[in-house]
Amino acid sequence: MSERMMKAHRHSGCREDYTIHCDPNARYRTADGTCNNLDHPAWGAAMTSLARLIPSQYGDKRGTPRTLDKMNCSLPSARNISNTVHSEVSANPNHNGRNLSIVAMQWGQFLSHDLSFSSMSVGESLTLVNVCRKQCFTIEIPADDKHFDTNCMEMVRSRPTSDMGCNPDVREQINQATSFIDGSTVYGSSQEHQYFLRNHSQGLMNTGDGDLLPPASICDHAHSCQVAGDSRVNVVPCLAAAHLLFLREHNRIAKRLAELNCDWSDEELFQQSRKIVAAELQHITYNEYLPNVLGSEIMEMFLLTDKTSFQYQYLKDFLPSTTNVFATAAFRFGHSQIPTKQGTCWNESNLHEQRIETTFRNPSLLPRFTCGGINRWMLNTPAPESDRSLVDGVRDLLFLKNNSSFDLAALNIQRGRDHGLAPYNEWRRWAQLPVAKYFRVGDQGLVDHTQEAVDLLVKVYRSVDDIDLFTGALSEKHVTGGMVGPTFARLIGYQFLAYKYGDRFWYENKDPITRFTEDQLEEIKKIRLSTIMCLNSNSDSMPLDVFHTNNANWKPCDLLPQIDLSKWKK
Ligand code: HEM
Ligand SMILES: [Ca+2]
Repeated sequence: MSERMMKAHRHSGCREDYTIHCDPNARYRTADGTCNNLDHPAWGAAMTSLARLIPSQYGDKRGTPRTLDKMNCSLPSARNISNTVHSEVSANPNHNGRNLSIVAMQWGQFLSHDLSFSSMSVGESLTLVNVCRKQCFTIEIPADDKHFDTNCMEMVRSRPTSDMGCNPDVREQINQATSFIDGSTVYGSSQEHQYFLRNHSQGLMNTGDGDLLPPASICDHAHSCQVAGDSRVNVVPCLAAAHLLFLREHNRIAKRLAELNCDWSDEELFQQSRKIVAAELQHITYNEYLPNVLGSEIMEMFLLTDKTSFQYQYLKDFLPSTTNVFATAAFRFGHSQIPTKQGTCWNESNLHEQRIETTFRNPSLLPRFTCGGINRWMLNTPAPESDRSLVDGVRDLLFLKNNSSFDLAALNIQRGRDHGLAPYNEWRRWAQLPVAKYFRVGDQGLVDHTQEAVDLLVKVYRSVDDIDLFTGALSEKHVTGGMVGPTFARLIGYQFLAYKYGDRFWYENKDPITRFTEDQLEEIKKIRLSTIMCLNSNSDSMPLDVFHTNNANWKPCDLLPQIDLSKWKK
């Protein structure tokens, strides 16, 4: 990684201004990610700002949204762009050329919630719309819109760090989650929340009746009905199933460790189980998920995991924080893989599917959508192609309630402008890829686009320099073997490099205080997502590779690769 990139990356908000005391001999991560970096205790911690790779471009120099194009005219409306570029074009949205399953999409969302939480969820923000109108950044709806008959869609601006008493010269957004891949979706991103989620006996996490996620105290169609480490758990049933899977995995591990080590305290059992779960999340992400997203070229450059020994070297100068561009544009590529439906499948002859718009934050589905049923449905169902189009269920009908709804593509574009994200060409420059001068596919044009995509972009943008990053990069042709084009591939590749080399508690680290033993690490490197699904969702068998459909190779759970926890016997 070049010096240029490492330097540009330094910006971690003002949390370092507070005095954070670290114990250099602590064996486990803190709940909020502080003290991961002992020289900079706030790096990567929750409630610090998203990092910038290149300077922001707001309307003014300080932080008003980007609203004007290069000619000083209004930028096209985000909904207009969404209608023109991101509408559901494919005759069969449930199709991708590589047999990727819904599990691949779902891992992306679950993982993204471990890494960032900056924007306000629409449900939360609606109540705020009336309270603080000046914080709204409304999306204009074109008069000829095929779906909406109102003229605007409300969006509340993301919280700036000045809310926390920080006074940066330029507006920055807060990340409420820990940046590290540490299972903050399961354990929360603060000490208080973690305390609340723990059972405080035998290292266990709280569960609800029937070994489900614990219920929330208020529960109706507008409120969260289940509690987890991340409050977005109830968005769709498939996401809740992922949360439940890792909650059960934690308790499964804690129970086994308690059998092996009679004298371990609740704290020791909890922390060791949490450490193993975080290691599983990291291992699955870098070995099963990312190769499918980035293709072999970028993986081989930086990110491949060494199969056996301790090759890993922690880089203490590498800021691990989630970058603004990653959270606001690049890792939102997965929105184009969201399916039209959610489903559950009790057995081969008993399948239930319903349209996704009927499932957002819908507690009445809980009894029907069991964890095992959802997992079987996800791994048997192909995900839509990761391309420029989003299905109507989220592009017209996101968070449908009382005839009101949102457009996820438009929110992504508007969010980019809210965060002062520089436009597409600036990111091409950062990525050291050719910058476009003209709307054409050839020389000095949009060289990573098809003619069809260029034709759509030119319909909405006056200049190639105005193209919003989400729209420009999502409509690129994919890198070989990947789910994204070269611009997103480099941004995502760089971010996962930071999560790996900037994490002192990375699962392959060699520090005698925080590492696993070599025997233990060898066990962790056997893990596959299929094993975790099989062991925790009342299934008898699973295919080894759950990220693809049409998988003939189903195996009984005990023949899938297992972690031998006896290596943790003291
Ligand atoms: C059922 C599927 C999904 C739904 C309904 C959904 C919905 C949303 C919504 C409403 C937002 C906030 C939008 C805003 O106001 O700015 C959001 C943010 C985001 N989504 Fe998704 N999403 C889904 C799946 C995914 C997937 C598959 C990925 C990645 C592979 C992903 C990555 C992200 C990221 C990175 C953010 C920004 C998070 C933050 O920093 O606040 N999402 N999503
Ligand atoms: Ca995290």
